[in-house]
Amino acid sequence: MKVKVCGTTSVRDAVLSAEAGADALGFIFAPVSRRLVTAQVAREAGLSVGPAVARVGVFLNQGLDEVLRLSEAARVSAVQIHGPVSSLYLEHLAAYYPVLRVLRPADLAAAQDVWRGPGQVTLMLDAPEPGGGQPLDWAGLRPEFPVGAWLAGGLGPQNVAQAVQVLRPAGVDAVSRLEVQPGVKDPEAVRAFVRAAKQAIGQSYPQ
Ligand SMILES: O=C(O)c1ccccc1N[C@@H]1O[C@H](COP(=O)(O)O)[C@@H](O)[C@H]1O
Repeated sequence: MKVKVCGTTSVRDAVLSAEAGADALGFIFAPVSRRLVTAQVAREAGLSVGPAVARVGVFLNQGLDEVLRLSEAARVSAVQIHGPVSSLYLEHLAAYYPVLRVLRPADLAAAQDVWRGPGQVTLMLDAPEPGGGQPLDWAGLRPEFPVGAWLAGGLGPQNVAQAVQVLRPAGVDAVSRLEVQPGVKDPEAVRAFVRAAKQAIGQSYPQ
């Protein structure tokens, strides 16, 4: 299971998350976000942690040209796509980058746009308001939670272990419960989140 710390807006926070043991850092390029980061800062922050840590560009309701342009400029290693997009959009993007495709649970059954062709598209389930800190109903989601999917939505140091035990996601992602203010990490919360998530792996997955 992978652990992603999202909403990185500085070199300081990138290094902090990497040293805490995060497998991936998220850089939010959605203009509506309070954690918006420039491609230049994201690139510097990504370079500061080295190639073992994935750098994920996060996008919401943005066109393909913009996603590719910002991803190239920031030198991310994967992209995370929120909002309605077509299967053609995903197909195109997956030719360039591994894609985390984010859906709300309500959209899961009807999701026709989760790409199943060549290229890597991984599902992530998140609450309706991205970055809103609201946990999903993990027990209710359990029967339909897809194998290999990631989980986001209101995860933090206090609850990530329980979420992992209930759903056994392939990855977890968090932002708002790891901050002192939007875009600024709380070092203790980041360390505790990564530690709790990694400890939960040992208790929740068959060896
Ligand atoms: O956090 C944001 O501002 C944001 C904006 C646009 C798209 C995604 C965003 N964040 C994503 O939200 C989830 C979980 O957030 P939280 O832990 O519930 O606060 C995560 O996938 C972030 O990448």
